[in-house]
Amino acid sequence: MSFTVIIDDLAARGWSLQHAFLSPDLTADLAVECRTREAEGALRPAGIGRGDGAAVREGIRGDHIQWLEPGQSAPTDAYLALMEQLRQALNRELFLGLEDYECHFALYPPGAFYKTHLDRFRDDDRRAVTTALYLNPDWQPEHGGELRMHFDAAPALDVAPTGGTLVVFLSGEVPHEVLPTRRERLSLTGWFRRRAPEPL
Ligand SMILES: O=C(O)CCC(=O)C(=O)O
Ligand SMILES: [Fe+2]
Repeated sequence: MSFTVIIDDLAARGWSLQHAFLSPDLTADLAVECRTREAEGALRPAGIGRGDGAAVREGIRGDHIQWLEPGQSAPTDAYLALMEQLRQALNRELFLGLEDYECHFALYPPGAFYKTHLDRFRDDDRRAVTTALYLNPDWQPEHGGELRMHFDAAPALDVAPTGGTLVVFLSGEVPHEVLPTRRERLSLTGWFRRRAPEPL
């Protein structure tokens, strides 16, 4: 796996879009894993903000999530291993000082969306680079659910959440939203994080 294009895109313009980043087999295995967790009731309405105090506000985002931990399944471990390689490549080539990666499954039921936001919290700006990997194999334009990225000096870009597609962008610099989906939309969203600042 070569990360050269992703790294060059990030350096030049702050975002990258890779169609067919992941093999159809691993994408399908991850989709099965996501649906299994949903069937087991493991996916929970996502909060806004961090920790236990995170408020669930359906007017802002309507997805259900579950965080990945190492050792949960072969496909999730394979994906985490790939992202670890990407983390090391980003540090080597762009000196980003990324310390770790946090990642969750997300399932948007029909009608769900996520309003325009930046992937940074007021009380925690460790998130530096966002990744979104999509898991639905046969997404059609009429299904909606596009990721819309907003730019200062260019028209917004809509990305269809087609299985295997990976989007990477600078978490604090690209406002983005998920347009209302008309069918169940599956993804793995993650963040490479910088070191926490030393307390004074
Ligand atoms: O699934 C996507 O396309 C983006 C999700 C997102 O913006 C987020 O979870 O912060
Ligand atoms: Fe986001």
